[in-house]
Amino acid sequence: MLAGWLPRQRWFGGKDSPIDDLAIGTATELRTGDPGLHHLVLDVRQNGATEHYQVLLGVRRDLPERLRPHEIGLLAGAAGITGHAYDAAHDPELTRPLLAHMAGESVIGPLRFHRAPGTGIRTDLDGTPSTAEQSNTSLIFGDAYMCKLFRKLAPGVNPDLEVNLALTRAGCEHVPAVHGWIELAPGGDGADGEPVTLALLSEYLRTATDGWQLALTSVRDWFAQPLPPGPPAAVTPDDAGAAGGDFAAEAERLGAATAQVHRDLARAFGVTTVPAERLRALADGMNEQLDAVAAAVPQLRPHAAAVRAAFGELAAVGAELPFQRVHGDYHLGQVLRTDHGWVLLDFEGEPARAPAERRAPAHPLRDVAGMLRSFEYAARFLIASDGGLAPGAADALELRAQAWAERNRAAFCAGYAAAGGPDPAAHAALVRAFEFDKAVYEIRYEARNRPSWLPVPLRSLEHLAG
Ligand SMILES: Nc1ncnc2c1ncn2[C@@H]1O[C@H](COP(=O)(O)OP(=O)(O)O)[C@@H](O)[C@H]1O
Ligand SMILES: O=P(O)(O)O[C@H]1O[C@H](CO)[C@@H](O[C@H]2O[C@H](CO)[C@@H](O)[C@H](O)[C@H]2O)[C@H](O)[C@H]1O
Repeated sequence: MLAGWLPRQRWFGGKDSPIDDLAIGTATELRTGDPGLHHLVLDVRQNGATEHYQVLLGVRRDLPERLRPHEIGLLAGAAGITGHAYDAAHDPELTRPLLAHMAGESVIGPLRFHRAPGTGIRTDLDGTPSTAEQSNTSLIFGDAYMCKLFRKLAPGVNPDLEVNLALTRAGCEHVPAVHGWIELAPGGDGADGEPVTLALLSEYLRTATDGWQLALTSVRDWFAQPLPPGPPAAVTPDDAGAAGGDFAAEAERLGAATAQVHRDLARAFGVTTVPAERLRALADGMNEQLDAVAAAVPQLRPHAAAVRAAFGELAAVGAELPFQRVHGDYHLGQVLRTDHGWVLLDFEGEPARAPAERRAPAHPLRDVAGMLRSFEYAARFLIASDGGLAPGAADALELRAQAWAERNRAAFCAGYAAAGGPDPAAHAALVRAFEFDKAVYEIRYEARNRPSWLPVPLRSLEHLAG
């Protein structure tokens, strides 16, 4: 039952391989009666490896219409449970106990609920799932909280919790305040020694708009300028700025906020100077990912030589560099514009990477490169997603996309350097290699998760690889 349902979930990370085995690792009853609530950790075996996923299982004798789309199946007495099983993240009535348990710092079986020091948690709110495009499931509780349920579990403290707590303590104004969290006691998932973070409760920034939506609005305005008749005419980044809805001032402020968060991360977690040889090892790792992705996604192969050349330049940099804790999966969907400025979210790193790799110190320009990629994505998303373009329009719009991306990339880098970050212009080989590495990652990510988006990173790679 669960094995059929799991691959259809947006957050399931193993869609490209069959499930060989699925077992319930832990089952904890959080609410008795009808509806009942059970917390499950699923052990999912694929390609010889086991991953753990978290599910909140609701059970009702009669399933109301509104919950039908979230039905998992019918339980006839399995593990003593009878009724319709469904994803309880979509049932507001079953989300309220999560707040009550965090407020009361409950311990239930292997589950431990925590309240952040010095905060209170309201218990009178129901949660509804956010509709954001995301790898986990976030519940929004009124105007007050957002509770992110980590779906694929990794051993140890989740980096998002670890970093947000450290930055909240450091007084950083560019992250949402942490209110609470839920964890699985050591050994609860079979791993020794460390608790596993299951959920993070943060301040809900209700007036915020995410950077991706703001950037797309700007691109839309720019694309709405009438196209001159005849062959596509050259446009400049300044032309993109003259259209309504220019994003460059925001991009610059975002660059500055990024540099400030990097500074706070360096203070909270320290800085390591890495020798030049480490860059060769880094380039080797990038080449390995390139080989693996090119083997799986043929459309990447024509660009492989240019990408490999960029990695070669990284290996040849020949200088020691300061590495530190970074965001790790930085893009426009991870930043919110509030009334007070930019806030950064989701310090979990790239979902496909191993936990140790996600927390490993890196050069801060890796995040800068991530955001530069995102400007490339925003610039081309409308072209790739709009099947109704007039013949020839895509070519003209590609020129506009380039101008928009160039303008906002430059503004972001200027803001970053002016606020004290390492100047991207002075580290071009580093930025280019990080950018290509991210593009390769994205090509795999899109091929696995959103095949219709694959043209977005491919088109931009084509442009960047020249
Ligand atoms: N504290 C918050 N307040 C308001 N919106 C938020 C908050 N945290 C996240 N979001 C929204 O939810 C989306 C997904 O959050 P994110 O942490 O990136 O989840 P995931 O790791 O599952 O991708 C963000 O793009 C943002 O729009
Ligand atoms: O936000 P997540 O941690 O889930 O990150 C994953 O999903 C992202 C998409 O939701 C993906 O980002 C890519 O698409 C974005 C547009 O949707 C774009 O702005 C980013 O630049 C691009 O990388 C991210 O790579 C992936 O790890």
